[in-house]
Amino acid sequence: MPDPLLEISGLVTSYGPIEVLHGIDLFVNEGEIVTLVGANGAGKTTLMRCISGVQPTKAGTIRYAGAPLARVPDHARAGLGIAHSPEGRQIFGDLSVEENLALGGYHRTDDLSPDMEDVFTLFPILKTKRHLAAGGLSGGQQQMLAIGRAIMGRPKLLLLDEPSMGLAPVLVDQILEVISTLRKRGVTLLVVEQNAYAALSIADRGYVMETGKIALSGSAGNLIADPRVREAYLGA
Ligand SMILES: Nc1ncnc2c1ncn2[C@@H]1O[C@H](COP(=O)(O)OP(=O)(O)OP(=O)(O)O)[C@@H](O)[C@H]1O
Repeated sequence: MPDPLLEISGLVTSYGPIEVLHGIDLFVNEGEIVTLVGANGAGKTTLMRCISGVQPTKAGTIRYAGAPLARVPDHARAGLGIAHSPEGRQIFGDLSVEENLALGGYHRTDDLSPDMEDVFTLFPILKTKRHLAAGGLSGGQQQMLAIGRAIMGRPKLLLLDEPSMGLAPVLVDQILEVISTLRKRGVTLLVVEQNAYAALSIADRGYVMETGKIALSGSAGNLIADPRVREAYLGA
């Protein structure tokens, strides 16, 4: 069995004096889609932020491609192939769609235009708005732009935080399809989703977080069938 692409053990982090992750163990194998579900405030976003390096950790280790990330600053993690599409989109409203996409490839020195065309193939609506200010896009289009920007870095590991938040069902389906397409291309994905059923349906495995800890983990099929998950997160 090869080493996981991402391996987290005993991870602890705090906001000021308040500890919010209390020893997280999690792994993601190369080529997998792994979904992280949990109630608001469980710590999912904080965990993603620790992996991308914007949130410092207090204890534990994060290993990526077999090496510890502790001494790798956040901007250098992109260069290693880790891309993060954060919760709340965080696009630059005054910049054009194209300029936002170009920022996703800032650490690359090669030609970005084939990747930009690729994003436009995945999300055709963005092509029609490529020269417009991103602040004028609808919520769903901004979400596509945030994912597109992350793809521009040619990630090996893509961290998607709430990619379907606030989207109409038809757009949710489109986002899920793009996630599956990316996996077929060899991208490994860790996805945080409130829409737990949809996210588990396309995932290989999942983790359930509760108040800063992993409460359950397993194959996506087993989690979907688990009465505790069904009751708490799948509305059953
Ligand atoms: N910048 C911050 N400063 C202080 N506390 C924070 C900060 N961000 C998050 N928290 C707290 O850390 C805990 C975990 O929050 P986090 O956003 O990681 O959870 P989450 O599972 O992603 O929830 P949500 O789906 O609501 O984003 C919560 O108690 C939250 O109030």
